[in-house]
Amino acid sequence: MVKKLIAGNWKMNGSLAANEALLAELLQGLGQPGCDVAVAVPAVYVGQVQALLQGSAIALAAQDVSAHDGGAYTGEVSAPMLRDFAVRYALVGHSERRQYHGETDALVATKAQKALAAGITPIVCVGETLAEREAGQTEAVVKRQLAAVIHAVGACVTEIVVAYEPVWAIGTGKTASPEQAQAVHAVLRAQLAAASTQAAKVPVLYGGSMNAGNAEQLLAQPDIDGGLIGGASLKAQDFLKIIAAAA
Ligand SMILES: O=C(CO)COP(=O)(O)O
Repeated sequence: MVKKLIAGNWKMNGSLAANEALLAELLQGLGQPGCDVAVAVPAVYVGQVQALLQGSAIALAAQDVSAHDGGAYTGEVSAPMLRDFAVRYALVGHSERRQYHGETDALVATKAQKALAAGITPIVCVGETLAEREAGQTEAVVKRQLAAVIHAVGACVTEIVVAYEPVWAIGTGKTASPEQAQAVHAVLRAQLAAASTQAAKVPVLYGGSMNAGNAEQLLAQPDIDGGLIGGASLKAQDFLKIIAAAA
């Protein structure tokens, strides 16, 4: 069985003061978690949060990573730069990046490669829009998104994390039902298994309005190995309850 991973995605939220208060409350309530825990913070706060998490059970994650190693790419942050701050995971291909920044499957695959090359675990986000779901394209969309990454990383597929985040469930309060989520997770698991005999150890997380009230049921599904949590990760007590549900 895969050790569960609960990752918070703060998105573009926080401040020096708010981050410090949130992490203090989290660390106070955390104890020895029965699962892996991470927080994905805005790039500008990576240094601050690294210092605050030193020696703790919470790993540091970035929300994105450049597809380039360095050079004339204004505004970008490279994987080696993130690694300098002990960043352990990086989200790649979050739907908000695909949607608002035009990120393609090919770009996301390159980002996953760059993360891996720097010793950072990419959390590869896939998910269909409402229109795609209603058109019966869910399976085709998530498989296409994951296939690009599998093809690019080759044998390193065992080193990635996958997050299924139906776009219609993100920030909407509309969670996929445990059965809906499990059905897609099973598809992703089969795709990973076809790529590697070791694929059973690749955690497949669910994200999209996961909260303290619905986490336990979602996490009880056989192919849901954790969560990627937006809104509820900004409230320490809610995030702690989700972590407890995964343990
Ligand atoms: O996008 C998400 C995590 O990456 C999910 O966000 P919410 O939990 O706010 O729906």
